[in-house]
Amino acid sequence: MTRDETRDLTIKLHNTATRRKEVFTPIDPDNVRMYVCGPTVYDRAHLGNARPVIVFDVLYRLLRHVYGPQHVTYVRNFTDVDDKINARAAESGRSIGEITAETTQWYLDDMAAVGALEPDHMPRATQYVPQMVAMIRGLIEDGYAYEAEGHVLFRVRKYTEYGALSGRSVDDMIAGARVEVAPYKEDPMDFVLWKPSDEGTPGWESPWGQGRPGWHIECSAMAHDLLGERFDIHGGGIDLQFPHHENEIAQSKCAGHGFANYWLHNEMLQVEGKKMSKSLGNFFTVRDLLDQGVPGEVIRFVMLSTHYRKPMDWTEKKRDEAEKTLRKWYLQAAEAENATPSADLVALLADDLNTHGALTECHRLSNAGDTAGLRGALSLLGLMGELIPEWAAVQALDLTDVEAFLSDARATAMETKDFAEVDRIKKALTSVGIEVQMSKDGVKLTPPPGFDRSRLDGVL
Ligand SMILES: Nc1ncnc2c1ncn2[C@@H]1O[C@H](COP(=O)(O)OP(=O)(O)OP(=O)(O)O)[C@@H](O)[C@H]1O
Ligand SMILES: [Zn+2]
Repeated sequence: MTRDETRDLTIKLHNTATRRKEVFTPIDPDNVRMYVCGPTVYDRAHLGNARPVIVFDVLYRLLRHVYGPQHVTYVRNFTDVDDKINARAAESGRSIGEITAETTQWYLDDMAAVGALEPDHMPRATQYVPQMVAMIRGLIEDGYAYEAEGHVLFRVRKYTEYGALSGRSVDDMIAGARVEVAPYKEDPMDFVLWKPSDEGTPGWESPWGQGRPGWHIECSAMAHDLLGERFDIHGGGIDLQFPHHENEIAQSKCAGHGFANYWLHNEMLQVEGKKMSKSLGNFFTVRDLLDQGVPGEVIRFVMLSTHYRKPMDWTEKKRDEAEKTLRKWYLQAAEAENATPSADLVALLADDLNTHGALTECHRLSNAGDTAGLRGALSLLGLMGELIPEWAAVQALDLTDVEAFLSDARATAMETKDFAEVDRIKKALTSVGIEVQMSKDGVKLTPPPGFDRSRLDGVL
């Protein structure tokens, strides 16, 4: 397909603001613009934090494929001023600058490992304080914000559309939210645009004294500076829909900006039915998995296997299957002379990012022996960074015979009540570094990375 034919492809996206799947029409096909809320940098990214990165990376790749790489602008920020960062600095005795610089680099490394392209712009909030101050000043002048005791607050009741993104009324939202009641607020719902800083906290000169911005105004100011008054797509996790995105919309619209046309939200990565989050403490980091030898592409594959608007969890089973499938596909796709993503695959992604369907299409291409199609598909999905990564080249070690051997010994022992042989085998296996798990479902052996099977010779 030529570029112009590709541009005619219809992309449909589910717009949170209208609660419908809509045809995506960019404001300017020569410059398609997307903003995604980035991390607050004070800690390693957990697996949940990787989900929006991967989801919006797929969208970014699709937009680049359709409109041309030089016709898409993707902005994802770093929030490098925040009370959580201040707290981390205070408890660790390290400087704020050191913590944010280190965490930012960790984030970039970990997200590169899961195959995410770097956005075109990655603004840091602290570099945009003058733009935030200018925006806040305008809001005060027009009566949308007011100063009180060194704080500047946004008058939520003044923006009649507040709550439209979530489809809820202001009163319903107040009832369900943890709104901070403060004596200087005209209304408990009003949120902070600017707050005072003391000696120990980072601060900037402003018409309201030495202070720092609130979180919400950061995104409004950075999006405006880098993408203009109106842009195409705004993304983030569904946990940000309220209050963060409602507040971004209120500020930007009242500043006279058109702001985003399409709002996309990814659902949560869960652990036992609850959102994986730093505050709940139920998390593991992307780095933990990489250090355990889980390839970044396997993490990416598992994420893509569930549609972005559905909650999902991470399981060992999904991980094993992803690894096996990818290994097979890589070896097959490496045979291809060239890479041509099939029109079917592009159409699946264009249908509100049907990544699950795209992986099914990869299975079909693999079964049909269409290596060029498979290679094209994998590369469009961001899954074939290298031709054959080292982990995929190493054949998986097959220990099923040893598992059966131990399983039989256990069955015998259950009858004779003599577990000596079972214990002997277990001991022999653990002595060469193999992890042995025995449950009612069977026996599972996990060898250490790079295990050489000949080490089992003579020990069993
Ligand atoms: N479990 C999750 N699944 C999917 N996306 C998530 C998850 N947790 C956070 N995100 C997304 O990651 C990005 C960064 O979020 P943030 O830094 O607030 O992390 P967090 O773990 O939610 O922190 P906290 O628990 O302290 O609120 C946001 O886009 C957010 O929507
Ligand atoms: Zn934001």
